[in-house]
Amino acid sequence: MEQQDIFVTAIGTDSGKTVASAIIAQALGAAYWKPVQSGLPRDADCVAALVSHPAFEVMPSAYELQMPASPHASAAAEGVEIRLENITRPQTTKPLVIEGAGGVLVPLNRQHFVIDIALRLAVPVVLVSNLYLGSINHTLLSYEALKARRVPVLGIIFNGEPNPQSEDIILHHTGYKKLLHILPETKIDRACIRRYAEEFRKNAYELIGER
Ligand SMILES: Nc1ncnc2c1ncn2[C@@H]1O[C@H](COP(=O)(O)OP(=O)(O)OP(=O)(O)O)[C@@H](O)[C@H]1O
Ligand SMILES: C[C@H](N)[C@H](N)CCCCCC(=O)O
Ligand SMILES: [Mg+2]
Repeated sequence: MEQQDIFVTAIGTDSGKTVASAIIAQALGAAYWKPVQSGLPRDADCVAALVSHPAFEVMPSAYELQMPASPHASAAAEGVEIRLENITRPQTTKPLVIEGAGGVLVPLNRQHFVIDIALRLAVPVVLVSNLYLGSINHTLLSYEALKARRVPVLGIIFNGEPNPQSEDIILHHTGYKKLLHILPETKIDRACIRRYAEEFRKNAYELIGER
């Protein structure tokens, strides 16, 4: 079967993965799944409030932790051990947008990292890179970690105030396709998500085909 799911990861936490996931889910008519949630409010509730395509649905998290911390630490605090083998794709015929937690190498436990979920499920990733001073280094380190693990990367989404010098050097070193640039928005609502989804569909047409 053709692979249609997309795993959204980032160069860190608060990078814009949830916003990007809503945009991609809207663009693809996809369902949303956050396998490991740590902290409230749940990203799934945020995405549900932003996506407006009629077939949208949220799949239940494999782990839902209250503490807003690294999943390995939230799990320990709540007497839970996150086991990679318990993270299995929910049954749905729709493509899934799967959101990680924090960045690529955020630990789930003492062995596994967030990116191991994408590898286990054999789902290609989109990397969200928010532009701040220091983000070039964080983006290139994420690129190196993805490359070392042979994770297929569909492309990059920049988030924040445009910075042509940063974007240019990141694209030069990674060779990633730029799928979208999310600008700083005063209000992120359904209309805003629909607008970016249209742009994403155009930019990513050859990746997502006739979905
Ligand atoms: N381009 C933007 N304009 C305005 N607000 C934004 C933008 N991108 C992200 N935000 C806001 O910044 C905050 C962090 O973004 P978001 O929740 O998408 O990060 P995240 O990468 O999903 O974080 P986490 O690691 O907790 O899942 C949210 O309140 C979100 O609405
Ligand atoms: C609580 C936060 N919003 C995310 N759910 C988890 C972020 C983990 C980051 C861990 C780290 O890189 O130090
Ligand atoms: Mg999020």
